[in-house]
Amino acid sequence: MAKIPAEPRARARKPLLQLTGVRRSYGEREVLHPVDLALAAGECIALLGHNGSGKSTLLRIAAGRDLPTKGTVRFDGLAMDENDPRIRARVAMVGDTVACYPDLTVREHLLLVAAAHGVADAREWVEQVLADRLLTERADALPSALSSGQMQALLLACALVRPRDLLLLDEPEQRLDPEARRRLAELLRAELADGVAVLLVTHHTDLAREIADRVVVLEDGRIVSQGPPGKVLESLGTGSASAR
Ligand SMILES: Nc1ncnc2c1ncn2[C@@H]1O[C@H](COP(=O)(O)OP(=O)(O)OP(=O)(O)O)[C@@H](O)[C@H]1O
Repeated sequence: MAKIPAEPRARARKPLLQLTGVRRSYGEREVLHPVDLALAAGECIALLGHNGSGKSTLLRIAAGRDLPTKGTVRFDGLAMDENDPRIRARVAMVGDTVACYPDLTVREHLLLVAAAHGVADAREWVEQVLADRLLTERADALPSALSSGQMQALLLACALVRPRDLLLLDEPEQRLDPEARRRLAELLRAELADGVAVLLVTHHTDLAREIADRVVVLEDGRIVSQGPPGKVLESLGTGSASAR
């Protein structure tokens, strides 16, 4: 499906997202040690690591939802701030928490997001995204009636029904069956081909291998390995499937 274009589009190969010396502490405990990361338009980085290694923290900081204790995050040259409308219009995130309105249907959620982002032809787009995510038959369902896979599809659909130049995803493969995972990989390839930058937290090494340009491995809040997926995953000894 063609993506809704954001204005202005980031076309250059210079980093769209740049994290420099990012640290994060909770009290005395440092959960991210200085981390540097640069992501260009049309590029995908897969962030891997054991539970608690700091992946979600890094993703939230990359999205401007959390602030680093030290270091900087820049998006297309701007200081990252999720309240900045210039940034909010171009950054879409599917986080690790389920947040929706209990009294709005699947379709109403998507119409609301599309309207909030000023999408022209919102109704058409919503129907298209519903069809692409196999949600058409559940369009009139309330969140409480959705299966966990359908809920995951709705959260992803909310990110796809609006403009975006940067897509941040926290374990989007969770709760998806193999066919839905295959469709997710297909979707992400299309996003990348459209020039969207993708930062993907995943435990699924096959997904990382399939779509990432680079894999970055975190361990106790430090980058311990990074590079092309084949090389990094081989060095981890993860032939396929998920790594936890
Ligand atoms: N709000 C918080 N207060 C205190 N500690 C926190 C907070 N959020 C995260 N942490 C700690 O920071 C560390 C990194 O957590 P994070 O959720 O980023 O890891 P993760 O790699 O995403 O793990 P998982 O794969 O289980 O989602 C963990 O030890 C976690 O307990």
